[in-house]
Amino acid sequence: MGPFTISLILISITAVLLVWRYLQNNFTYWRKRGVPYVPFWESFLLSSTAMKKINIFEFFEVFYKALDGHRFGGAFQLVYPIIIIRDPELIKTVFIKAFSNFYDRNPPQDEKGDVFNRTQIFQLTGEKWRTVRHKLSPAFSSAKLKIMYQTLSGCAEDLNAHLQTLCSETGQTEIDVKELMSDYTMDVIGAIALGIKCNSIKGENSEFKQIVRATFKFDQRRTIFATLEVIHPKLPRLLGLTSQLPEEEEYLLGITREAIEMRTDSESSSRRDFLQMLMNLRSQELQQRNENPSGEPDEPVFSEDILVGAIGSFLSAGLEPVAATLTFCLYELALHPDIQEKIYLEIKETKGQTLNDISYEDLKKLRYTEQVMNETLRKYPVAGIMARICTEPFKIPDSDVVVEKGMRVFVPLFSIQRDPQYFPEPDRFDPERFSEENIQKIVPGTYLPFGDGPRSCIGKTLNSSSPSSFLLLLLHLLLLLFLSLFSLLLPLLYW
Ligand code: HEM
Repeated sequence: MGPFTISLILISITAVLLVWRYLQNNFTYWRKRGVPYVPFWESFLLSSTAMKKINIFEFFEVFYKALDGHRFGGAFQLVYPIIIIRDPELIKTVFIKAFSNFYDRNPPQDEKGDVFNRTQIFQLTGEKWRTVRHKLSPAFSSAKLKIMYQTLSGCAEDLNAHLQTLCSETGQTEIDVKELMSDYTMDVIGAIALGIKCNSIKGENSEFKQIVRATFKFDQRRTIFATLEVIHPKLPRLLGLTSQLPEEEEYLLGITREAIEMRTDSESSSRRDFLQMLMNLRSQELQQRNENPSGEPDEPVFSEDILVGAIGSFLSAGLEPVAATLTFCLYELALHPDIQEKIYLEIKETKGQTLNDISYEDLKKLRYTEQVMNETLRKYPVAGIMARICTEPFKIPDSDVVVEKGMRVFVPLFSIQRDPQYFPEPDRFDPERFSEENIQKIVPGTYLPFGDGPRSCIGKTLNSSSPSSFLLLLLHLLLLLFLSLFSLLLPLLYW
């Protein structure tokens, strides 16, 4: 055996020992700190079967149940220790009081990664996130969204016409509600975000629809991408994997840039979509800079990246959550005709006999319909797992445990919102949980469909007594849908 072979063997043995030591350190991480935990092998076996047999919410449900009786506990994601927070008060602490220790959701993104992935607010970290969120928040206020909702009536008319055709011409009584809600949401989000008429309800399979659906679908390639990202944010790119196919990214960037260019003329300032809101904010900012050059703000003016990221956020965060929530809501209503009737009567009472032209202000009067939407978001939270990264070491109150910088923190919201301790008979769909007298009984930190604290959903209203602007969006969409359905079906039942 030559010296080269001997060196190679020694290097290999050293590498194996170092890896083994690293893994040993990780596997014994929680035991050494005296924290209750789900052992590595259980977490590992679970995650390998999880990919096929159970969804991610159910996967975390196993952790949640295994840590029953504890405020928090450890588990593993791949080979990395993670912490699961179960206690509502501790959740509020992490999201709000100790926000400066937990302000990121992911490690910093790969600066050379795909534009749509790295510019979305959801993914941004540190100062960059703070600047972008601060800039974009005004565009998501209830007042601004109210202006955008005026573009919705066109989508509702298409929906109405589509349902009329289905029922009267073909006599069809079965509708694929999930597909219908996806098309409806695509039309709505396309109109609100970019002022694009997608005509999905009318059956057009536009390029926009195909590409947007493909881009934001969580398929096998994206699962691999996300898994590699957990190991290191740069790893997918080093292995030649992108979260979007280059042609998808090119198309989306192209239409966003084109739309931005088209909006630079003064005529377009009367448009009522989200992109126009952003363009108006950008003009205001530029004007302020011109008028007061010495007091120039430190933060950059809305760059193209910020605009692209904002549109990307609207498409990715807007489509699936809204379509899924509406679908689950209709599913529960199909099972509960009594609840349907109550909604119908409430709408009728609000508007008298006509059932037409319900205004944005009327939405806030629909207390029972809002309860139904809240109960849908309890039983079917779209973000059933919420994540944070520890950005500064944090000592968990009333314990000796210190969460170290870089540790991933998970809140299994799906399990908490279905825990009988907080919501008795959790599988029962019961909008009365959110009635005026019962809502006070909900333990703070156990019902968070829009997240909590400065990093919560950008459409969540911080004032807890008024509904989130996206809850109002959901109500609006549901209402328009009901008006279509009622105008077709309910006269037969109730008039
Ligand atoms: C059914 C409707 C929706 C629900 C239930 C929902 C829920 C959520 C949740 C739970 C989060 C994470 C919060 C946290 O980590 O504390 C989130 C974040 C976010 N959502 Fe929504 N969302 C909805 C609709 C939308 C829509 C239509 C948009 C359109 C832009 C949107 C934009 C965002 C953004 C940008 C973030 C990231 C905020 C940040 O990191 O600063 N969401 N949403």
